[in-house]
Amino acid sequence: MRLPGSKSISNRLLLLAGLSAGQTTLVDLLDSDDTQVMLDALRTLGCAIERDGDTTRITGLGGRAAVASAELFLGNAGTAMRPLTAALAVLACEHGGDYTLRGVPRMHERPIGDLVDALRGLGAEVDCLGQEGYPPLHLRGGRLDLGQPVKVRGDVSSQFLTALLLALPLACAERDVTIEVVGELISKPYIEITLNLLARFGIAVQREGWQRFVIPRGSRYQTPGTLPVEADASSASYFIALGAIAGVDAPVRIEGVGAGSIQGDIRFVEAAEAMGAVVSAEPNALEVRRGAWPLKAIDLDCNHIPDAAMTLAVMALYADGPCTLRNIASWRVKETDRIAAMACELRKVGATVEEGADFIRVHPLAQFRAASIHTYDDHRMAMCLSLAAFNGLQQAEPVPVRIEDPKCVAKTFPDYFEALFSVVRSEPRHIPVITIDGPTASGKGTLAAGVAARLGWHTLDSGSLYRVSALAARRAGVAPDDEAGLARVAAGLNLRFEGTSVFLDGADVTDVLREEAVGTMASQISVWPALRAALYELQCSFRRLPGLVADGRDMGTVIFPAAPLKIFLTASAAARAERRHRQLLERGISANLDSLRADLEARDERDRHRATAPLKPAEDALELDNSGMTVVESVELVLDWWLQRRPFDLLG
Ligand SMILES: Nc1ncnc2c1ncn2[C@@H]1O[C@H](COP(=O)(O)OP(=O)(O)O)[C@@H](O)[C@H]1O
Ligand SMILES: Nc1ccn([C@@H]2O[C@H](COP(=O)(O)OP(=O)(O)O)[C@@H](O)[C@H]2O)c(=O)n1
Repeated sequence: MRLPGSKSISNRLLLLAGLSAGQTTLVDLLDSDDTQVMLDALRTLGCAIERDGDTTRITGLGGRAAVASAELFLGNAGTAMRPLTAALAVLACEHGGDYTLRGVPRMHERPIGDLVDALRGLGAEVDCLGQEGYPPLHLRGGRLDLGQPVKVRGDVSSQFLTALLLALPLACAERDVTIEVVGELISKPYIEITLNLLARFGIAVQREGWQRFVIPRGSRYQTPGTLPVEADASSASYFIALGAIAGVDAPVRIEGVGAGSIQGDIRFVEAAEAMGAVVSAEPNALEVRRGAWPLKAIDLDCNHIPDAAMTLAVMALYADGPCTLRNIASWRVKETDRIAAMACELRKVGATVEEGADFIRVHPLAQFRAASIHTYDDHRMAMCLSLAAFNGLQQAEPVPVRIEDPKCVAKTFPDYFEALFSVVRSEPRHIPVITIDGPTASGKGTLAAGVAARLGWHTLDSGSLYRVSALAARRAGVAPDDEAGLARVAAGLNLRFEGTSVFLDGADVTDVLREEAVGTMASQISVWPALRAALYELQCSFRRLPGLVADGRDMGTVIFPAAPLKIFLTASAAARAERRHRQLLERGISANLDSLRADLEARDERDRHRATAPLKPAEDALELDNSGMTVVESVELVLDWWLQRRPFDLLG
């Protein structure tokens, strides 16, 4: 696996680059919702930003904002809200300015009062526009008094200290600036990341224990030029967990993060090892395999790995005793109340969970229940709970786990599920298939594409395989009645699929395949059993995780006879002829409605009455006549049917 760049590092580097003079080039920056929010904010403040593949170039502000007033929308990105609040408060004091910072409703419930207090203590004028102590915030300048140490609480979020450490180098031209932490500092590894990255931008902070930090007088942000962004160690935790639970010989290899990481969450490796994982670490890569099964129960203080520790809570389902994760009060003020959310969702799969103000205890599970997992708009809930789907390692008949809003992973790891499915296998019978069979132009392809898009599944347009066989046979001079010759052509097809495009021998034949002549020849050659047999394996190979929507004539009767949902799609001949007519005209192909209808009826007749795999509804198919329905209505209806077939308690 190659993992996306670290969110914590990406957003800190963006702000540092934005505050420095000159151009900084960041390589492998994370591309996600939270970094997008930071990039948008920097642009609004006057930074020039260019993106080119893996490379992002930022021309910084050189220590002062180019605009004196701005409204910034920061989504649900704590790594943007906190440091920008501090940096803009300081800039507004130093050079004048007026800035408003807002986020999504959940952001307005995430506390920022300790930072606001620290900034007010410095002399900055900060108004909370909603509830006191929470965003949205209005920064109105003020006069900085840096004669005294700046005091900030460290026991709710370390991001407040990070914010001050990133902001105050903007105000230390004349004197040393000292920051004092009040209370026990949590999440120290994130402060180490901050100090490490500050050093690369020329700011050598002097640290006295974890209580006092001194930014030396005369410090100034200087761009280091080009910097690579480490892969995200928290994102790695899901694949480290996979390596630990996978019952296979080969290790999971994770590239982009390793023993040389500056991220605190790399210490998740130790926790995974304590549960039995066998990890070999290179400076910039990890290899993980299963060492103990069931996993070994742990009782761990997780203060040093708050985000990655969520992964342990799900690994605990596969342990040999209850696992207790302690000192995790910060979970309660993250994207959601993660202790409550984790407890609730783990209970849905059947686990016994105890929770307290700052701990969670998860008991191992012998018999999982199928469950539909709510994600709370929290990327880590979606990624963590996906690990509950490996219950087939635990029980003879695995049960499915449904993630309700998988796209929420976009916050830090937009391709998480694609990455997951690229390394996991499932028995074909456990991979769901929806089949859609029916006569020509009934809307099978359109319905299949719509349903697949909503479910995030693959599609199989089986008709295109008969069409491409017809085309290849025509090009090779093989006659439509030469059964053996046709079967040879079909078995030797050199095909590639890219999205909705089909390539034959390297050339894009998508448009040629849709010609009516090719469709008619497809219908003629598809009567031959040897040809149909030659295409069988190829069709089965489309059954890949997370699921398949297959359309054709015999998907439910012959190719996927055990599919859990089968649709037989029809529409009147008049409606179908009209649709095909419109479809061809839209593609710029002229056509005659009457001859289209005659052609379509002849084709239906042949498809219905051939001896092998004739067009007919499977016994257990649901019939859908969409003559009077829109595409959207048909898609919704099929999704509805699909949910009803699933074993999930959707209200639970
Ligand atoms: N429910 C529907 N209502 C109206 N038009 C539809 C509907 N479903 C499909 N169509 C249109 O009919 C045409 C043929 O659909 P297509 O999916 O290519 O059919 P098939 O795959 O069954 O041959 C397309 O232009 C499509 O947009
Ligand atoms: N599973 C399938 C799919 C298509 N076919 C044949 O291939 C021809 C073209 O299929 P298609 O799905 O592309 O045709 P349209 O419905 O798009 O016109 C059909 O007329 C069938 O004869 C088949 O026999 N079995």
